[in-house]
Amino acid sequence: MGTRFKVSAYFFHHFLFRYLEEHKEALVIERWFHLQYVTQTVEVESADSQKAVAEMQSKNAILQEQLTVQRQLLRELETQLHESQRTCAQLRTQILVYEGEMERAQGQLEAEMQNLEEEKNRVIEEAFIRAESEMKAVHENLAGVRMNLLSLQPALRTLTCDYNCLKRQVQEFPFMLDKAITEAKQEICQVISEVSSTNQELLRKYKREMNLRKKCHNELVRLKGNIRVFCRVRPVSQEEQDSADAKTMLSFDSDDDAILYLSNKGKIMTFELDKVFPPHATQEEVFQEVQSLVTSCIDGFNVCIFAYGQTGSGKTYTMEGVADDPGINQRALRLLFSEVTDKAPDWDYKITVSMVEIYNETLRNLLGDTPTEKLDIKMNPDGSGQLYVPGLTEFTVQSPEDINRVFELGHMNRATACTNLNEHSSRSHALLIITVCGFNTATGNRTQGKLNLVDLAGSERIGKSGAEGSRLREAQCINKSLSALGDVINALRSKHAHVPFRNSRLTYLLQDSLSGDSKTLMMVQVSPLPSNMSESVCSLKFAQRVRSVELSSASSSSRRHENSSTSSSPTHDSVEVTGV
Ligand SMILES: Nc1ncnc2c1ncn2[C@@H]1O[C@H](COP(=O)(O)OP(=O)(O)OP(=O)(O)O)[C@@H](O)[C@H]1O
Repeated sequence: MGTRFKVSAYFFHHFLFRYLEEHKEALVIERWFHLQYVTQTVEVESADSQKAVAEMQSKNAILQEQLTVQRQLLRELETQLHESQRTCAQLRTQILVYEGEMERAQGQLEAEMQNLEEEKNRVIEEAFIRAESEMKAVHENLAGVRMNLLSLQPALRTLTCDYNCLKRQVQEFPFMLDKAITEAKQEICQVISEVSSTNQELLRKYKREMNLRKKCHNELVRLKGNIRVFCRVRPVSQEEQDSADAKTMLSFDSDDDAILYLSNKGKIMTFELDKVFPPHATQEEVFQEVQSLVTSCIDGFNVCIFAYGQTGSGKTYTMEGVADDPGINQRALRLLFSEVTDKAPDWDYKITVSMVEIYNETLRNLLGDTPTEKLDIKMNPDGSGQLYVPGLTEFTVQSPEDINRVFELGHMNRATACTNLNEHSSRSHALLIITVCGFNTATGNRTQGKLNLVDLAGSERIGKSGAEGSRLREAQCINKSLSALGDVINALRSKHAHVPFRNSRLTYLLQDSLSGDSKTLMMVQVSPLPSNMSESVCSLKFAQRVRSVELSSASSSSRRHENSSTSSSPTHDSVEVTGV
């Protein structure tokens, strides 16, 4: 814009200068001739002429003035002209510079355009190649799709065919269904009649198998012996560990879990039992070994499990256990529940529980309303020849919650009957009597088994330590009942005609669980401490004596099933009972 203005100004000055150049000579000459003429005229004329001359002169002066002004103007115009010419030259130079720049810019532009052209060609080429390969892929896909289409066509034809076929079948279905139902009904009737005859056959086989199982079991028991003796060594307690007496004198055979070694006065004594539980044996491990005995009472056997040993050797722990790790009593009841549940609905079972305590040869009913009341063992007046305990409370239990309630009541009653429960429980026998009565709904067979779980009083020889008064009487009663137990077992082992069951309340009450095909387990508890070593030796000797006993093999099991009784009392068995 500025350049264009400058160029216009340049052209204006240029043309003005040329005009003045061309016309200034004429103007000056004309003025000069005009003045010459006026001067000559003034010399000829008079007053008027003089006046005219004066006017002329003033006009001449004015013209002179104008001429001066014109000259001044001319000079200015010349100055401007020079200025314009200089400006013009500058502008020309500038134009040349601009032209140079324009040429350079044009060169750059052309190079840029060249680059762009090349880039464009390259991009077009690449796009073309890509498009070609994509096109190729699309063609290939298309070929694949065509192929698929070709292969699908027969499948489609088959499907259409199937569909039509199914459609026909659906139409025919109601008729076919009717026909099938009729046929199925006929088949079911036939199968039912076959099943019913098979059932008859199975029932016959089942009865035969049951008898065979009983026979096998009896034979097994005969071979193994009816009395089994286990030994459990309790662990050294925390307090004992800190004392000097902590060193244990007992050791175990790593190859034979029925052997216990006892180091006494420099001598190693070896005891062989049916099973020895080391101190680390758990309640569960102990129970696993006794559970087959427990379940056999479901089959109508009488079972007796004793915990025997000196005070503090772990009898109560093994039988009752602790709240979060129960012992045999609770585990046995729970197992019986699950077993009888498994046998339903063929078998209908009723499990009843009694708890008694024998203290100083007195029988107490631990589940009764008056626990201090003494119970007696009598001959049943019904003439069946069975013993019974008049007034003994029996609770029917149906769930683990019932068991807990029964145990709580038993504990409470035991505690109310004495001043020091711990001491009292050491000096009395606690019996949990579980009776399992079964009725087979298919065969009409009945069974009755009894499980007696006995936590015996402490077996230590208090009499020798010079006890007096009530302590002496307690010790005498305990000794009497424990030696009566030994005598009974001895008489049974020796197959004596007379077995002295009635020499103590304990043996009298457990008569039916100690004789005939009944099963007995003696769990001999042993303390690991050297200070208890002589008591441990006594207990283990007693255990070995008991182990060698064989009960009479009178085959009364079948008789027990047939002559089952619902009485809670002990029953006479094949072994003859004579008076005390
Ligand atoms: N196997 C064991 N594991 C852990 N602790 C045990 C075990 N056996 C016994 N104990 C503990 O040893 C102590 C004595 O056990 P327990 O009361 O069962 O002996 P006891 O023979 O029943 O005594 P008492 O004749 O006085 O009733 C208890 O504190 C008991 O918890």
